[in-house]
Amino acid sequence: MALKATVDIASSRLDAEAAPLVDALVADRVATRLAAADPTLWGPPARDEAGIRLSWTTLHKTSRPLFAEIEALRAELAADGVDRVVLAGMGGSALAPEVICATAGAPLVVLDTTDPGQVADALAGDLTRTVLVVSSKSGSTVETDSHRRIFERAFAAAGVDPASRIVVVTDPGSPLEATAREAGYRRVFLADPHAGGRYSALAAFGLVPAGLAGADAAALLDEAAAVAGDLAEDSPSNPALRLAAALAAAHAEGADKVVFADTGGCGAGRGRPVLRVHLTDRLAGLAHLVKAVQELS
Ligand SMILES: O=P(O)(O)OC[C@H]1O[C@H](O)[C@H](O)[C@@H](O)[C@@H]1O
Repeated sequence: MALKATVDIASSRLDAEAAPLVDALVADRVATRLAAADPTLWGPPARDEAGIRLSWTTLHKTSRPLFAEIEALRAELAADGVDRVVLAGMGGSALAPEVICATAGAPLVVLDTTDPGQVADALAGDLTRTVLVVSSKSGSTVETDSHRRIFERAFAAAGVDPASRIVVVTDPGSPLEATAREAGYRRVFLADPHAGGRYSALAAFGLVPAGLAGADAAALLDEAAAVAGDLAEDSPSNPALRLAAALAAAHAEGADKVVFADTGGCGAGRGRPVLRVHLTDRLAGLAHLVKAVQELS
């Protein structure tokens, strides 16, 4: 699949303000250094932390072996009549699979909540057909642990062995891993601890729940791999650098919100727009429009 990502900055003023920032990013070789997980990119004070945070830049390669495991588990669960997936995860441990599944039209019940009504709704589904994915990088998030415990009880009350219906995604050595091993939960997926939680979309945190729910996680990695080369180039046309510069320029002007809008339609011949980013500031409302267009050819 040939896939090309481009970023057009619709506001000529913002485009002009972003241009020198793009040039600086190119001169500093930010793209190649980031792709190479260079921990010195943000200077000495950030070096140690950056050294344990940048695995996300290669997840499109390193996550590949997960597919066979996810598919095998999905088939196993299907053979047991289990086809309803509930995800217990807060924030960064739920947002990516939620978006992936919504985009793919794969059914996933997400518990990223403290609302008892939402928990009750999730519990009201057919538990005999349900698997609960408990997803927590730290393995110590109290909301997620509460969801796990309430589902354990509900499974048992429904005559279902809880251990056979709970799958865990967490970092190695977390308290959740210990709990899962002790309880004999069906499967424990250990994520790469060097990918930050908010950068874990293409790690086990994103791919396991999405894949179990039936989203084509392999296609997602294929798409990421297809654009990885372009994103790693120290070039003024690198869409990641252009988007970063546009965001930074708008921020310097006072923009404090980014709104992603799927506007549909077609802006560039064969292509289809996948993303429009509205940069807004508190006073002026919509200030700038950045249009990212993905062209399939
Ligand atoms: O994955 P966990 O360790 O359970 O953390 C889940 C989430 O907890 C909080 O909401 C943090 O603000 C998020 O950044 C984090 O993604």
